[in-house]
Amino acid sequence: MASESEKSVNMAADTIDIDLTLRWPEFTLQVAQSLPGRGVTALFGHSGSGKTTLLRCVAGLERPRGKLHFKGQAWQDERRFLPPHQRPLGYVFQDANLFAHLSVLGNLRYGMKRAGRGDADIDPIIDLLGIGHLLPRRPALLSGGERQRVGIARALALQPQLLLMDEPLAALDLKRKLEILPYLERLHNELDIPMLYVTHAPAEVLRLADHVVMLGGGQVQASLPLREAVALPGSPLFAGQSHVAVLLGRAGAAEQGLRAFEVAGQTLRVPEDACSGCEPGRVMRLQVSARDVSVSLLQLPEVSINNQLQVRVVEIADAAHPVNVLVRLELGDGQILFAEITRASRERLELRPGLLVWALVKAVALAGDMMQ
Ligand SMILES: Nc1ncnc2c1ncn2[C@@H]1O[C@H](COP(=O)(O)OP(=O)(O)OP(=O)(O)O)[C@@H](O)[C@H]1O
Repeated sequence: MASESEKSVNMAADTIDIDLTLRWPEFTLQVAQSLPGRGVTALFGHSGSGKTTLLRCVAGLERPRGKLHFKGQAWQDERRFLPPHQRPLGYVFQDANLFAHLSVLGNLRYGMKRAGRGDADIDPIIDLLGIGHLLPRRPALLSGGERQRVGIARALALQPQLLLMDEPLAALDLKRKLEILPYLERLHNELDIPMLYVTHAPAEVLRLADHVVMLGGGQVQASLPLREAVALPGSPLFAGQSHVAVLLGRAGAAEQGLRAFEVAGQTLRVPEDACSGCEPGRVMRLQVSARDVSVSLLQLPEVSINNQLQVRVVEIADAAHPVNVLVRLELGDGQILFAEITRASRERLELRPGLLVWALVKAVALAGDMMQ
């Protein structure tokens, strides 16, 4: 039988255990948190909340007091402090900072040689990020999104055990952001490298994160799985905007251009053309905006909306727009959906907590796989 000390090492083996304090004259970062050692953990918060500082502490670029264990390996404790180059991590910044005088391939090889990995096979990484056709080019001839994909490939070429990403999309315009997000989803879906992903963009959290750490004033305000983070009443993810629910759905068959997803024993149908990679059996995250959900007391047999889910009203709260209310709806397995409807409709339907109703879902957006 395992001893108590062996058990505690095993329990820590798949987590990133942080207990760090960094004091500056005008700011203190104090984080004591155990984070998942798998999937994408978003560090989310306002400007100045300490997101970058926490990432720099994990990288060893700052010298906080305390302990940091990555999957059971001590990167920092009372006795040791591993310098950044001895921590098996890749760091992606807002701007890729590529060497202007080297080609894309030269940039990839340079970092690998310095890390003693000059002979590693990087073809899979080049494929994953779709940069094969860019290898001979100089960085000046790349778009912002392409540069960032090369920056990510350069970090991955070091075969890191942890990937740190500091607002990798922040410097890009919307078009470039949309272009690069699918690549980030591929990293999430196809690589087994945990990521700490700094952002203040809720849309990135919804698409990429499995776990969310909300930072404020240098402290952790909440650390919870994505689905709980979006279901949090008054979630800071949606300050001043319409709520979005993230449902887990298991892909089923496609029929008449619609792919069926099983969600809590019911069916949601999504246009097949939005479903790249939706093989049957795969669990995907489905985003449903509160503005795309209406509420009916009865199931409607003759209506053009494809998706009707039976749900229970949990709570009715103020919505971002004063004319509306936000209705929290629960599916049979505890998953949460939101509907934003007018106060007038709420009164007409006499909605109240506990009532069984039908959620009419007008649109569903699909994002990547979900870690479970
Ligand atoms: N080297 C430093 N010395 C002193 N204070 C610093 C230093 N670096 C950052 N700070 C301060 O620490 C606080 C947190 O900064 P940090 O960059 O971690 O925030 P952030 O959440 O990443 O913000 P943003 O989203 O704007 O990048 C800020 O008040 C900042 O001014």
